[in-house]
Order: sequence, then structure tokens, then C-alpha cells
Amino acid sequence: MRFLFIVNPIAGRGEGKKKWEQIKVVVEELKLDYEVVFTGEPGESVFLAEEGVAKGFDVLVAVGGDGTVNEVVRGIIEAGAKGDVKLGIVPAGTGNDLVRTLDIPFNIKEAVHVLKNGHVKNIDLGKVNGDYFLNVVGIGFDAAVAEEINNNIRWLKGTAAYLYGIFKMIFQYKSPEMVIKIDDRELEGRFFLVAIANAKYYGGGMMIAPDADPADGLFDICVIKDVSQMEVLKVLPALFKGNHVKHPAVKVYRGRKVFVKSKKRVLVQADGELKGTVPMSFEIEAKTFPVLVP
Ligand SMILES: Nc1ncnc2c1ncn2[C@@H]1O[C@H](COP(=O)(O)OP(=O)(O)OP(=O)(O)O)[C@@H](O)[C@H]1O
Repeated sequence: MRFLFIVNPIAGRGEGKKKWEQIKVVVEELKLDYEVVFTGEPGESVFLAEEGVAKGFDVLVAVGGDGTVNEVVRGIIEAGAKGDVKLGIVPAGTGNDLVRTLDIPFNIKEAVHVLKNGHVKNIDLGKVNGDYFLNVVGIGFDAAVAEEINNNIRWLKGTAAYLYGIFKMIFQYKSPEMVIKIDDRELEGRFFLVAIANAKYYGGGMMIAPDADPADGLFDICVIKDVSQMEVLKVLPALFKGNHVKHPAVKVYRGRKVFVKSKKRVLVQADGELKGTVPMSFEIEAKTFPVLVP
């Protein structure tokens, strides 16, 4: 197996480059057949991954956070190698939400061992607007927070940015009326947020869908009804352990296809990236993307 490591040197607040030096030691100890490339600007991992596919590497290893992982996946897909070329991940980001769901170790040595001795898991991909997502789509409150972070709080990163954004938005946000279709089921009402989850985590460690399995061919759809601001603040800490699902305003559904519409401007984010507003539909592509996991 030939490995191409795609390293984001600025991931994890500039730690990426230093992490690579540690990774390299283990990679050489294990005698992996490898090459390494470094990104020089945002988005470059997509291009480097496409090049890696063209050069015939079997595994492309994203060294970075979820941003780098998403870009490498996009590169593999755009090169037409979905299902053929495998994804490896050595976490070096601030968030690394996919890694948490897949139980890939944060310890460098252990993560590199997974590349050599782990097994292949074919995970599901979420589809939105012809694009793919790995973790979670958020509709409503969390997308409003993502917009706020994008526009006004770029100086903070990861969970800190989310928490700040949440406290800022909570007093401005009004739960909109929405219609949510999940396969043959239809829900209607005022919703605080809808999270369409392939994996369990988003926002750098918030466990929005504690029972989501990224290889079961299904989305876990977490629907939160309109709740008071005080109630949100009370439930928020429970989100880190996934205990929010016990709250009476929270319900989790499973499905393959989701459609959401509203008469209001309701924002959508996918893996932290703003996608626009509803109406929008979401579909799962079951078990198509091979990833090396423990
Ligand atoms: N050389 C570079 N200079 C500036 N930005 C880069 C460079 N290489 C990659 N990027 C961008 O950095 C962004 C963040 O990367 P990534 O998500 O891997 O790290 P992170 O933010 O530390 O981790 P996480 O997303 O898990 O919190 C990505 O959008 C990527 O396009």
C-alpha cells in the first residue's frame, strides 16, 4: 500500500507542521511506503488529493482537522476515485469531529498504527446541493451561529467560537416555522434547529447525534422544537455528552431522505460551511467511502 500524507501545516493553531515531524518518525519506524505534501493555501488539499489519485496512491492521509479531511474527501471524489482510494486520518486540528465518531486515536503513534494495522470501514456520505458532507448538516439556530462566526467572530476558533456565537445569537434568534419531511413522515411546527447527522459530533466536540453510526446507511435527524432561551442555556452542557436527547423538546428520527422548507429565511450549514437557505433536500449515499479505522 502506498500512502500519500497531505499535511495542513497551519491546522491546530499552527501545530500541523510540528505534528508531521512526530508522525514521520512513526511512519518510518513502521516502514510505510509513503510520500508527503504540504498545503500552501486554503483549499489546496482538494488539488493535492486529486494529484495523489492520479499518481496511484492507495491511501490519502489527511493530517489536519475536519477542514482538511473534507477537502481530501472532495479531491478523491472529484478525481473519480470514490470507493477505490482510501482515506486515512491523523488528527492535527482543533476540532476533528469525524475522528471522534470513528474512534481514530488522537495519539499520533496510535493513529499511525491504524494506517498500518486498522481495517477499512465504508462510511456513508451525506449529499446536499450536489455536494457531500461527512459529519452534520445544521438547519436553523446552529447555522445562524455559523453565519455569525463567519461574519463577526473570526478571531476565535473551534468550540470557543461556537460557545461565544451561541451566547450572542441566543437572544436574537426566533425559532421559525418549518416543514420537515423525513422519508414518508412529515413534521410541521416551530423548530429551534434540525440537525441531519451522518456522524455524531459537530462544532468541535458537541455530540448532537449520540447514536449516529456513519456506516448504517441512515441519517440520524435530531429535531429540537421551539424552546425558551433559558431552556437552551440549561440544556447546552448536556450536548457535550449527548444527553440533550432526553429533553422532551428533542426527538431523534432515522431516515435516508430529508427535505426542509420554510417561509422564513432559515440558514443551512454542512460540516461548518454555510450552504444557503431552505428549501433544501438531503440524501444519504450508503457505505460508499472507505476509511481506515481501528
Ligand atoms: N497553508 C495554508 N494556509 C492557510 N490555510 C490553509 C492552509 N492549508 C489549509 N488551509 C485551510 O485551513 C483550514 C482549516 O483547516 P483544518 O480544518 O484542517 O484545521 P483546524 O481548523 O485546526 O481543525 P478543525 O477544523 O478540526 O477545527 C481549511 O479550510 C484549509 O483549507
